[in-house]
Amino acid sequence: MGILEVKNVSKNFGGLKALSDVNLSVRENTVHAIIGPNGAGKSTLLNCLVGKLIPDTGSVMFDGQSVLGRHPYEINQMGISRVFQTPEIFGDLTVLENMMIPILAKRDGTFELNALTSIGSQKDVIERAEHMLEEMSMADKRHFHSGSLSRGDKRRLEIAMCLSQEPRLLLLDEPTAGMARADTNNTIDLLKQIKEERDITIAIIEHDMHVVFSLAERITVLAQGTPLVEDTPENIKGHPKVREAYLGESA
Ligand SMILES: Nc1ncnc2c1ncn2[C@@H]1O[C@H](COP(=O)(O)OP(=O)(O)OP(=O)(O)O)[C@@H](O)[C@H]1O
Repeated sequence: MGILEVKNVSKNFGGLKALSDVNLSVRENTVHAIIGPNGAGKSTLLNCLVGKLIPDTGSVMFDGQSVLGRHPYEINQMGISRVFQTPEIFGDLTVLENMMIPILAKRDGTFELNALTSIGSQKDVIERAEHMLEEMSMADKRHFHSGSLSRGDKRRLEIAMCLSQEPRLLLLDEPTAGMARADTNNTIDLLKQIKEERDITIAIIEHDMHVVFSLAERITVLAQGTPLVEDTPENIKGHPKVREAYLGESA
């Protein structure tokens, strides 16, 4: 049984079947990629996992508990953290201040921006934030304005912010979208390092096959809202149905 079990999930938008009877099992401590052509339903599925959408039918279990009907922050507290397609950081704040946000939110159960201005004396929060930046090789950039970081470093900071919440499942929605090759390769190395150093499960949506085949241990291919196949990267690469539906080749 996987740490994440999706069973018979369907989601319609009006007359459009975005997800149709989706089953997905993500094993603990693996990297599981979800791939598929544009409009296949990947983001819709992710949104159903984090409480942004509620499926019309089916179940979503995380570590034996249903996530359905819970608010996104409750699902986050259960141990699921999501990195969005566009980095969700405050560009006007420094790297260190951004890093303190999730640490304060976890400590206080909520976060308000003015918590940052009254934090001067709270050494423990600053220390934890600095420690996390060191682990993520960003300590030398802690006083930089986050808006001035490269796309790769913004992504690195956002992942660091997610990891400070100590999630058991990290969901990544196209983490290398719009990146130059060097930043993409840095992100791949970062995710490999995270996987090696932590007890963490990673589910990743990604269009870039170089990223997928560098990281994934299992791959689910979605097409038109339905899983076509779930298998190892080696088997996926040669699968005739996948080549036809996803890579645009005839079988
Ligand atoms: N909120 C919504 N309202 C109506 N239709 C939607 C909504 N969200 C998604 N859809 C539709 O559902 C289908 C699946 O979309 P989804 O974004 O999940 O696909 P995707 O696989 O993530 O695509 P992409 O790779 O382009 O991001 C598409 O036809 C899309 O237009």
